[in-house]
Amino acid sequence: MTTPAFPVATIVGYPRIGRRRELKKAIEAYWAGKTSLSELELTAHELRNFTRERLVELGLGRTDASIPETFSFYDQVLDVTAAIGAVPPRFAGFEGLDLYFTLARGVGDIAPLEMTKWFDTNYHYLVPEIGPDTAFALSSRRVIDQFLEAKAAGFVTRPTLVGPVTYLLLSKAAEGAPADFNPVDRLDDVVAVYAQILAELADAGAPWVQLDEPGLVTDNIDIPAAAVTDAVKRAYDVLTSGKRPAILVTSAFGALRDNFAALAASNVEAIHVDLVHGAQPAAADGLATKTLVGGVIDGHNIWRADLGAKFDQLEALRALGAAQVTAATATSLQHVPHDTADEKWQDAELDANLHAWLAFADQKVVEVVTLARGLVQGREAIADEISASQEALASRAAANGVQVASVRERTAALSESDFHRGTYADRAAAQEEKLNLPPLPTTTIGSFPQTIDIRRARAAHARGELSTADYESAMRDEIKRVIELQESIGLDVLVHGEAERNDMVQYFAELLDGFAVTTNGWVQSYGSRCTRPSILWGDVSRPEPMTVRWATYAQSLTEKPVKGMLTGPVTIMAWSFVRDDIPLGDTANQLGLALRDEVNDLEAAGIGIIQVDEPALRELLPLRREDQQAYLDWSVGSFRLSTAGVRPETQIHTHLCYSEFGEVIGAIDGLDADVTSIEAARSKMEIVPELSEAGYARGVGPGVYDIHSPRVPSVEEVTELVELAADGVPGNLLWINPDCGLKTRGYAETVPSLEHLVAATRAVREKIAK
Ligand SMILES: CN1c2c(nc(N)[nH]c2=O)NC[C@@H]1CNc1ccc(C(=O)N[C@@H](CCC(=O)N[C@@H](CCC(=O)N[C@@H](CCC(=O)O)C(=O)O)C(=O)O)C(=O)O)cc1
Ligand SMILES: N[C@@H](CCS)C(=O)O
Ligand SMILES: [Zn+2]
Repeated sequence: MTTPAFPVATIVGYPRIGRRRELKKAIEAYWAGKTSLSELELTAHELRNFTRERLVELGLGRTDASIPETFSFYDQVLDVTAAIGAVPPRFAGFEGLDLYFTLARGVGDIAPLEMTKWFDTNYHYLVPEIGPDTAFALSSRRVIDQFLEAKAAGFVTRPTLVGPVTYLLLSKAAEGAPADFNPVDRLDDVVAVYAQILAELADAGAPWVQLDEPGLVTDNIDIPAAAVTDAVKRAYDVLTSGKRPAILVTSAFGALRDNFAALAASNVEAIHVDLVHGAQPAAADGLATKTLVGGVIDGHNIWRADLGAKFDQLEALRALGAAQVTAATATSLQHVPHDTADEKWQDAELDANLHAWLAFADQKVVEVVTLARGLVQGREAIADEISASQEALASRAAANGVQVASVRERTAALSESDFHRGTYADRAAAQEEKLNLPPLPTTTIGSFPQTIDIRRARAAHARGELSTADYESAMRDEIKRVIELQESIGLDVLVHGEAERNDMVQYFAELLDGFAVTTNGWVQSYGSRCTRPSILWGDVSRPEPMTVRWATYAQSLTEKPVKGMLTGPVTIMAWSFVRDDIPLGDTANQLGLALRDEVNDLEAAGIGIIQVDEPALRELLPLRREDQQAYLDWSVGSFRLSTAGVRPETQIHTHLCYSEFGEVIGAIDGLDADVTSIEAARSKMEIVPELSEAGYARGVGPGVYDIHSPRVPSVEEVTELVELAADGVPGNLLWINPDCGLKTRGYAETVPSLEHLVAATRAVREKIAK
């Protein structure tokens, strides 16, 4: 076949939730039964066409396959599951988009697919369940239909799918599969369906297809690197042998290492390399006939690029001898907000600075288009743009607040003793005497349901329609209600419920110096849920206490202990856009100190238990083993810095969720918290033996209630989990709690679930006492 020209400028993917979260609103309205399927399809269709038009306006070509089709109703991995029909048997009877959403959300007793994070981002995908008997067949033609939809509107775009090797690397073995089974064993069967999709795309007239293979850059626990490379060779041998569009394989999140040579030797027509997170690849046989797509613009952070340095990288790529070098983003832009033009930052100086320093998705498309113009017309043609980008960087380095002497002096003066508390034995004795809790104390993780009323009140306050006094009074009423509810349910250690927090990271970013927050900077976290990652632009400090008045108000309402509730330094960083001008470890220590001040103030205000959440501890773990220890050192260190200033009798809790923590058990121990609550219900307490095998011997609260679905677990179910936990954890160390906070749940399921948790705990306590 004659290879069609590859566009000189492209992006790996683009945000799909909509500039004002139109898709989120449409999907949630459909789920709520407020709109029909055809209304949802219409909104999605309009959004896709709007996106295509916008990308053309920003400089991508209308008919040269430079626009990738990366729309998804929920998740790009789920899209492949639906396309190849890899549906676990428990979903039999569902069809079409309802099957798709049921896979994502479950219904009744049918558990959804598990959700886990996508590489080192804050995006979460749905984990396919693949067994030896999973039947694969082309089951959804959405990818083909969307290409035809674009064509009908006058575009020639580039259909995109998660590639087959990555899809299987990200899958888990279905329940009941033999212990030695790995989903990658099914590569040939899966590839056969991909081949069918490619043939249909060719029939539909698609010149190019994009297969995303970010899985090729990571170290996999179960599969040696050589076996992954072998899978790449097998898959792309088959996929390039039939009727098909030209194939672009993208990588993202790191270097392809040996997989680069394997792809170069294959018959794919274009290879994308991530030059932001990975080094320049070595020359490889086979490149002379291929396009090398240089992923030089960061799709995972929001800083404006130095276009001169990026252009140098593209020129260096030319030295590898590929037929063509083109410009692109390093990853999909789904991890950044749409457009800086949608923002107005509060103070004039910050507003001017951030508009000059930042590039959201639309600005990044323009950066790629500019670099591509340089590739075609020569560096001189983009000299003005290069100078402007370098001036912006220089202004950032010199701006007020970027380097704050008092913050630097404080971190420079840190010594080893700032990171240590006394021995756990002494602390435990002092805490037991002070807190006097029953065996198997019950607690929750922090948040209670964020009701529509709470969110409306906050939105009204933000619009200036509700005074600060009235807003705060509404939040205090909510706290009072939540304290009374917990007392009536019979929980032992209470929480204030976090009603006043829009988000567990953004809330703190709004109160700390060195951060900026956005109004419309939504980024999809999973499905219809979004966050607005804060922008960490300067040295961090805490101008005043952030949570003390809410915590002391809550504590004033009850005799029972109320936990102080903070988000830890690592999680604040993981869920914000971080600086690229100083090492992450330096920012972590700045945050550690700011939080230490808050922890100490909470203690001084009479709060005896303080929880510092680190759900993202695993998330920032580098994808390559060789980089992991250095990360663990600074991340664990910053947590310890935040918590080591308290007296022995003050009990420090931490909370972990959203990831599998098996790989970082040593780090959990290293946090040196007195009590660690950790997601465990869905995995049936898998983490409990892992912790004890690793020698963890402090308090632990493995989750006994899966808060990810509206299902109310029965007393018997919870009892079973409590007993399982009690088998693996000594009675004096075991805490009973849900998997995570309740902010995404409603009261209808929260109240009976917590009642069951308390009843189950009481039953097990009695058994143990006998
Ligand atoms: C625990 N997780 C979190 C991650 N990252 C964070 N930064 N925060 C997290 O909690 N990463 C890993 C996981 C991901 N999980 C989630 C879970 C839930 C959400 C979620 O519910 N997001 C909400 C938005 C939350 C928020 O910012 N709320 C604001 C604004 C609320 C809002 O939309 N207001 C409306 C007006 C209100 C109305 O009239 O109804 C508006 O502005 O239009 C607030 O409470 O003030 C979501 O809806 O997507 C995300 C990640
Ligand atoms: N304290 C937070 C932790 C979520 S990971 C909450 O309860 O929502
Ligand atoms: Zn959690």
